Amino acid sequence: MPSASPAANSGPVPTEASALDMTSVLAGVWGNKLATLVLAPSIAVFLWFFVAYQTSPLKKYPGPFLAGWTNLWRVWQVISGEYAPRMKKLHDKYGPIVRIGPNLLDLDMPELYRIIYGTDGKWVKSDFYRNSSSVIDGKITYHMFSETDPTLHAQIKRPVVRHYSVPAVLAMEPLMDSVITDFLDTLQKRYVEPNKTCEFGDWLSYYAWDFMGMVTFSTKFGYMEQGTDFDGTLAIADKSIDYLALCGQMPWTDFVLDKNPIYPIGPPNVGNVTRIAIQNLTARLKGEDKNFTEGKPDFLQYFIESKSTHPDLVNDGSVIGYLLLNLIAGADTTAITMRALFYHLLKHPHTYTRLQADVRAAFPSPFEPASYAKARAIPYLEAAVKETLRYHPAVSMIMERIVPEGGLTLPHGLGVVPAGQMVGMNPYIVGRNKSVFGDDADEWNPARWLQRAGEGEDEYKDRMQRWGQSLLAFGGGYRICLGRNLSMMEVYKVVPTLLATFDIELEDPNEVWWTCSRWFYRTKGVVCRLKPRSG
Ligand code: HEM
Repeated sequence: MPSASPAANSGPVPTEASALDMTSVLAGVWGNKLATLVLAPSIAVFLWFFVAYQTSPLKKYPGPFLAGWTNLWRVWQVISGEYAPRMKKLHDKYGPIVRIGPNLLDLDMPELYRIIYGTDGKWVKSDFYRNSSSVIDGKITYHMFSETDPTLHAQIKRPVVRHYSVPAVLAMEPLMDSVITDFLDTLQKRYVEPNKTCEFGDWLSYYAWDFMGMVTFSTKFGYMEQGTDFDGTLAIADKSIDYLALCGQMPWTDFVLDKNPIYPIGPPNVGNVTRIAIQNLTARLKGEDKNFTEGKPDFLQYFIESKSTHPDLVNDGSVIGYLLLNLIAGADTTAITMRALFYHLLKHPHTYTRLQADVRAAFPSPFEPASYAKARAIPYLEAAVKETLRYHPAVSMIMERIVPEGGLTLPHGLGVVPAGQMVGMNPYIVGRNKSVFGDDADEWNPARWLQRAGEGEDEYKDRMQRWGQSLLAFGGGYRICLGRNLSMMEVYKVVPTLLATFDIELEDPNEVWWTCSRWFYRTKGVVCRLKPRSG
C-alpha cells in the first residue's frame, strides 16, 4: 500500500511505496531472467523431442503415446515389476509390432528369429547390455554377456566355449550327483522327518547356488547347510540384475551412477562370491585346493586349461571373470526355471500326477540321483521342461539388437526398419504367440509338446522345429546362452530325483506366488509339504 505521510517522502530512506516499486521492478527483472532461464531450455528440449518424434522412422508403428517420446516410459515399466505381462497386454492391443521406445520396436514375429538372432555377427547387442560391466584398475571391463562388439566378444568366448558343450558338462555329473544327494538328505532331515512346512521355492535357490559353486570350483557356498542366504549374496545378485534392467533403458545413466570416478553408486558387488573365486583360484594354482579331485573336472580346472590353450587371451583376471559370470548368469536363471516348473505342476495336479508316474516308472528307487541320459528319455518330463521355458522364461524382457546396414524388412508389407534403430523379441511374448502355440497359449499345458493323436512322425518333427524358433528362453544365434547345456542338465537331473524321492504338495493349494518381471522373471513362494514317497 502507498504511504500517506509527506515527511516520509523527504529523506533518503525509500518510502514503502518506492520499496514496493523496487521489489516489483526487481521481481520483474528476475522474473524475466528466471523465465528465460527456465523457459528457454524447456522450449528447446520440447522442440528437440517434438522434432525427434515427428521425424522418427518408427513413428508409423503403434504403441503407447509416451513410449514414442521418451525412454522414461520404459523405466516405469521396469519399476512396476510387471514388465512382461504389461508388454503382453500391449501386443494384445496393438498386434505383433509395438513401439516401446523412441528408437525401439518390440516384435512378436518368430519368423524373424533366425535373422535378428542369427549367427553371422551382423546383429549387435544394444547398449542395454553394457552397464553389466565393472571398473577394474580404472578401466571399464566387459564380460561375455556385456561385450557388444562381435570381435571382442568372440575373443572372450573362444577360449571357453567348448567347456560348456554337452560332453564337457556331462563329465561333471559326479559333482552334480554329490550336490543332489546333499539336497535330498537336507530336505529329508529338515522337513520330511519332522513333518515341517518347507519354503521349497527358497530351497531351490539355495540348491542352485550350491550346485553352481560345486561345478564351478568344487565347493558349495553353504546355502543348503545354513538354510538361508547367510551372506546376502542372493539378495545382492537380485539388486545387480535390477540395476541392469533399469539403467539399461537409458544406458547413459550408468555413466552417471556407477562409472563416474567421483562417487559411484552402482549396484553392490557380489563381494563374497568374488572372494571365494579368488581364494579357489589361488589355492588351485598353488596345488593346495583340497576340494578338487583329479578326474572330477570343474569349470575352474577348465578355465585354467584355457590359460595354456589361449595364453594371448586368458589370464588370471579373465579366469575370475569367467567364474563370476557362471554364478551370476547361471544360478538364479536355473532356480527360476525349477521353481516355475514345480509351481505350475503343483497348481495343475493332473500334470504333477502324470509326471510323477512317468518318472517313478523310470526311477524306481528314491534317494538316487537320476542319470541325465535316462531322464532325457522321459517324454513328459521333456514336455514339462519345454512348457516351463515357454510359459515362464527366466529372462522376461526384450533382447535388444541394433538393426544393421540394409535395414530390417518386416513381413506382411509392414515396412523396413532402417539401420541404427533397435528391435528385439521378448521370450515371454513370443512364447505366448497364439498363431504358433494355439489359442490356449496363455495356459500351462505340457502335453502340447507331445506327439498328437494322428500326427505323423515328420509332421511332429516339423512342428517341433517351428515351435523351437519361438522358444527364446535361451536367446539365439551367436549370443545364445552359453550355459544352456549345463542348466538343462541340472534341471533334468534334479527334478526327477525329487519326484522319485518325495511326495510334494503345496501347503496351501490356493497359493498365488509372488512374481516380479524385470530382466529376470523373479518369483517367491511354492511353500510345500514334503512326504516320503508313497508309491
Ligand atoms: C534356465 C537357465 C538359463 C536361462 C533361461 C538363461 C537365459 C539366457 C538368455 C536369454 C541369454 C541371452 C540374452 C540375450 O541375448 O539378450 C543368456 C546368455 C548367457 N547366459 Fe544364460 N541362461 C540360463 C543359464 C545359464 C547358465 C547356467 C550359465 C552359465 C553357466 C549361463 C551363462 C550365460 C552367458 C555367459 C550368456 C551370454 C552369452 C553371450 O552373450 O555370448 N546361462 N542366457
